[in-house]
Amino acid sequence: MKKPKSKQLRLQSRNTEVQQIELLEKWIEFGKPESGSNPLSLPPLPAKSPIGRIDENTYSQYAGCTKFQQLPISKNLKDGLRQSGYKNMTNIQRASLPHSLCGRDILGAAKTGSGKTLAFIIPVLEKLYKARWGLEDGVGSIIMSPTRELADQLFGVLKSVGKHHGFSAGLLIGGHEYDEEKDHVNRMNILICTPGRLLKHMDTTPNFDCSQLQVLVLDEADRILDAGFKKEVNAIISQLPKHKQTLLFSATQTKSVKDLARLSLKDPEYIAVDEESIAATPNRLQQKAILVPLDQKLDMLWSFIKAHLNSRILVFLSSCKQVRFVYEAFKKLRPGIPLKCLHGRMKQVKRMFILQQFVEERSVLFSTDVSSRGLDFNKGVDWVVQVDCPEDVASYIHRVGRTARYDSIGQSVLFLLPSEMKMLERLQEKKIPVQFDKPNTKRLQSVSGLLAALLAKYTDLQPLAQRAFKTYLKSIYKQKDKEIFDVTKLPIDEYSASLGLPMTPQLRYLNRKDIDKNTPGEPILVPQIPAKKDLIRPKLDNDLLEESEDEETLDLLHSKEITDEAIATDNILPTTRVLKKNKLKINVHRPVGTRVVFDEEGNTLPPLARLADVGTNSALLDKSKVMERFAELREEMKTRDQEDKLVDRKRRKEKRIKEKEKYKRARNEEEDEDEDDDEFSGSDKDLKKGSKVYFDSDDEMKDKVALKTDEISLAEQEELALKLLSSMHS
Ligand SMILES: Nc1ncnc2c1ncn2[C@@H]1O[C@H](COP(=O)(O)OP(=O)(O)OP(=O)(O)O)[C@@H](O)[C@H]1O
Repeated sequence: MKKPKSKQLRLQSRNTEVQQIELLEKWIEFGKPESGSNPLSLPPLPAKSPIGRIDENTYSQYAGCTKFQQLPISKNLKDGLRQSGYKNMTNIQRASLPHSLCGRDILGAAKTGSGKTLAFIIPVLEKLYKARWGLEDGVGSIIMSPTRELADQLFGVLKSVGKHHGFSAGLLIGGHEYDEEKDHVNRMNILICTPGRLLKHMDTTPNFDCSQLQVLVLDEADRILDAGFKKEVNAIISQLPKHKQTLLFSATQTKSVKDLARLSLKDPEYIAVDEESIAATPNRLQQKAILVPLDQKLDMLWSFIKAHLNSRILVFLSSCKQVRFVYEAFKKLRPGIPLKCLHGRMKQVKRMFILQQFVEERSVLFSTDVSSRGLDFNKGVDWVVQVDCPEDVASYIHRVGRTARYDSIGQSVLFLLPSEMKMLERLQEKKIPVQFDKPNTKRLQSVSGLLAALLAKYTDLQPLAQRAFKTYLKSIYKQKDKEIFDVTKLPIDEYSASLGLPMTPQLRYLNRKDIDKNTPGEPILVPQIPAKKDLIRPKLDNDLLEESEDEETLDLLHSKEITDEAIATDNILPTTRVLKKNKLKINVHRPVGTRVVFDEEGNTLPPLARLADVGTNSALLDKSKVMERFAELREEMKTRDQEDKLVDRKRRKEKRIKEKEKYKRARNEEEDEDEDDDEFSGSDKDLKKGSKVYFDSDDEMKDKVALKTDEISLAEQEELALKLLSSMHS
């Protein structure tokens, strides 16, 4: 245990603290960089040059320094940084710290994983240290983050590098005990929070006061300032003092004058360390985009996972429901690598636990954009796979930025639908070095058939698949950029089938005619039947394997390689059952069945596959035949539906009649019982109605005597009445 300091020692350390602060202030004032200059452009300071005070009025340079030890910062912080393993500064730290340490507002933009966190935590700690901020001074700094996970991570960095400072710090995020926070929040010097939770405290916690705030930080500033947080952020800012230092950091920075006015920034320093370097993504990141038809997305994802079993893969999907479905379904198919999922609907503790686990072992994490910003997986993510296209370039940058962090390497792949190819142009316009590649379909493993089998076997999966289908299409429908996202161009029936769904769920907001009109009617790839020996089969649960011995199911879903020509003409369309162009012959003599055919695993065999011209080994189908077949199926479904409805109505009617009879019978019995009760003289009812209760004089019911009128004879009753009368007269 630490020995308590003597009064002398305490005084001495306070004096040294005061002296240290004085020295720091003079040093900062002496060497502060020109406003608007970029310290990165200065020649680096020699490693062995003196640090701090050189003589009475001269101090060492710090603009242009490369090591934390050369900065005018407290000894406590230098110790914290060294012990946390930080020695040399990254570019954004070198460029921004000389400005922020002398109190200037900062608007900093740097690539993902480039060390922005320390670029704002250091000035926060130093500002409060130099102001000799203490517990009783309350909130001195607020650091806002758009997500809880990121806030939690920032909190970790703050605790690590700030451990020698005596500040109290609190993490205010949803999912934590609000009442507990309420009790402590007034005593916190540094708050790391999400906007919603901070506002809740501002609105409801008694005596919560931020009027003395010294530094405000917005991490992922562009996200915090966008429309999603507008209401909260405006309300928060209106409760903060105007005079404060403001630091804004992001990988994709806004310079919107309106935003800056909202925050009342004073002549901010624009620090964009990567502006002269071409791309906003790290150079160590290898980025690819591939064309994947919508109905092959899951096949492609599955095959990708199977080919990278020793990696840490972060997979982005567009909605919680998709994340849940893909996670649950793939888990049952057992790819041979641990799978995890993360989305905003999960409890906070679970989210943190999953992130922790993902960082520690090779695994696949299926996630929504909740983990796309700021999260530092500590050099651990090997691959970022964007199965669903990001909504814009900024979102792309943040997603891929989860890999290739600091000095590590990483790879990313973006799946693009034929209708989303414009996204590639958008990325190239922003000079993001994405290489467009042909997918390696030779090793493509099909899972659609297996998903259909899973959905039949595990009934709880079917609603998940339906919701995944609906939310994906809805997300496309709601996207603003209609040049990239056009739901009417998507082959929705094929997509539905690829999720293993037996029927395409209805979408109220979509007109089928629009879809049919817009889905291009070009020749499209049709499953080719590979030789049995070429088949690569996903492993299944043991019990599932036993049931799926027949490889024909997979044969039908195996696809042909996408050709260069097809890519060039943008003709790649999904492997599909709906074919548009009336180009090649079909074998008209081949009987067209009307029944749904199942294979031995219980999978429905694609009905249109049976329409193909096997004789000529042709891949194309007759559009009119297809439409005819669909019309037949629709009719069939309608008739069956009507039959089902009739049966159901009849069943319900019978049930109602039965219930009525039962009710009647029960009532009759009850009435009989009531009559019996009335005849029963010793019942409680009698006791209540026809009895008197006597208490002793103490008002306590020591002894209660029930006088039951029908238990005594008429003569006795008359005698009793007479007695009572005479006692009344006497
Ligand atoms: N000076 C440094 N020396 C060594 N490692 C560093 C340094 N600065 C940051 N790092 C490490 O680099 C990684 C990325 O840092 P950080 O999370 O701050 O990046 P970022 O720029 O905020 O990323 P994003 O834009 O994704 O939020 C972290 O693991 C961090 O520990």
